[in-house]
Amino acid sequence: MWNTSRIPLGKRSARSEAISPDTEIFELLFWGDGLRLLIGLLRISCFCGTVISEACWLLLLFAFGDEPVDLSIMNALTATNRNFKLAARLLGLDSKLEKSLLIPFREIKVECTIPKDDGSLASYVGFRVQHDNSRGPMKGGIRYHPEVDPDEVNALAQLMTWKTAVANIPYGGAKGGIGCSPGDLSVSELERLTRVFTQKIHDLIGANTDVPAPDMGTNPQTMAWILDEYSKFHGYSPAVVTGKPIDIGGSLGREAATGRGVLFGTEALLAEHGKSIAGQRFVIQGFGNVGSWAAQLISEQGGKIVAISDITGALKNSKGLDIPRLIKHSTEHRGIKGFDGGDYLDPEDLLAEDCDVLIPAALGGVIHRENANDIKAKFIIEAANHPTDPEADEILSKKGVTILPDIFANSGGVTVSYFEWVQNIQGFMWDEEKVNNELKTYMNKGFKAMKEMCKTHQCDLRMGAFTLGVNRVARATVLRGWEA
Ligand SMILES: NC(=O)C1=CN([C@@H]2O[C@H](COP(=O)(O)OP(=O)(O)OC[C@H]3O[C@@H](n4cnc5c(N)ncnc54)[C@H](OP(=O)(O)O)[C@@H]3O)[C@@H](O)[C@H]2O)C=CC1
Ligand SMILES: O=C(O)CCC(=O)C(=O)O
Repeated sequence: MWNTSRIPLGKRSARSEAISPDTEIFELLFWGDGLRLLIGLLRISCFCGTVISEACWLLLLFAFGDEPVDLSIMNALTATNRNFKLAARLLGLDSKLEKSLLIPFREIKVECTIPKDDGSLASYVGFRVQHDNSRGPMKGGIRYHPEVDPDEVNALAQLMTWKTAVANIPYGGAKGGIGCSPGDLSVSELERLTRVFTQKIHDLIGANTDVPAPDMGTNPQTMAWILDEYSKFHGYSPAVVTGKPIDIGGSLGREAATGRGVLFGTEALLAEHGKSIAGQRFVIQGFGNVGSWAAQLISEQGGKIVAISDITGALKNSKGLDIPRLIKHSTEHRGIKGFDGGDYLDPEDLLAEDCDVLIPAALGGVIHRENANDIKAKFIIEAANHPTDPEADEILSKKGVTILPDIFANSGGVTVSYFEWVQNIQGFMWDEEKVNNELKTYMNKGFKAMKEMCKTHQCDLRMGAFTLGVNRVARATVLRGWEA
């Protein structure tokens, strides 16, 4: 068993101080990947022959460990693993513990076959990846989207583990998804699909095991169906899901929570730079739950939303878009297209639009090496999960752009999910003011703790958040008794 004194309690461990970075690289490459090192060196001598490329190859091997190096734009899992490994090395984590923290607890894949409204049968693949439960029940959303794939769900589950630890709430991490286009399914088809998915995973979720919530393409109604289906097997259990409708145990403030957390996180970051929301120009990608609430709350504080996009298109207005009117239009027309209060903008150009603060609030992987140089914002607030890949991180850092990382920036949603779960267990409903005040306290504490890690490890905010989350999970793992 590992001695807990070997796990750094918010500081660089004695082990990492005793071993120079060079020794760690040598140890990793020679003992962990000796063959790979040999092949790598041979390839370099044959094809490159320069000292610089040799160093680059070694660095890539170091960064990706035992994964094949893929020089195309990184997928979500490769990128997330890379960030985790960098954090593990900053913390000086034991290499076996590091490996064990990366491996998911359980990966579930199910076929969900449903009758469509026209009488035909359709089959969809559903996933639930349960990454880690050392700090408590696993927690994370369920996504309905055509691009849902096992690697992405895996990455998102892992991010949930670090996110709940950064937020310091007593959960582990999980994520689920079904590969489907929710917009192309009728309400009754969506209900059937959700119920079949729940039937297939009901034994593996639960208030003390794994607690799903909404993500892209799902909403409180989806959670209500899961609750109902789950309760047929296990008795009435409101705490099995969060993000429910208020009438059946949802929390006041949960719907706005991710957007409100984005507001609080942005306020904290801007304050550090002597700025406030008022007067800053914002560009937001995505106008669903997170994007629309972030836009509304930011504009209420005097922030100017100068451009916005959703799947139907993009709009700009240098004087600031009228957000309440845009929300009304989007609800009535199922998208922002056709809104008369802004000018047409090519969605491809949105991220490069001139602004102070850019908020990606839709899909992952949207900021990469091909477009990072075009970004004009000074601050990026990652409301979406993993919107920025590691190559873009590096480019943006050189440009002086400050990124508030996803595992802190969008943690308001899961934090209020925690408050919902607590209310369900207590059987007592909080008022909205209490929810919002508690959320602000958690976000401010998370920001302070992340900054402390930046100071300790001389790193950027992403590594500050990763070292904070990974360190807390590693401590819990070791405290519970981890056998090598
Ligand atoms: N909901 C939550 O509590 C949390 C969500 N997140 C993350 O925030 C992000 C958004 O989630 P959420 O708001 O819940 O999802 P929603 O499904 O409510 O909204 C997603 C929005 O993004 C739009 N969109 C989809 N593809 C594109 C595109 N290529 N360009 C521009 N817009 C696009 C969608 O348009 P359309 O609807 O027309 O397809 C929709 O407006 C995700 O990354 C999610 O993981 C993170 C933490 C918590
Ligand atoms: O509210 C939750 O439990 C999870 C939200 C989520 O999926 C996320 O933070 O990415």
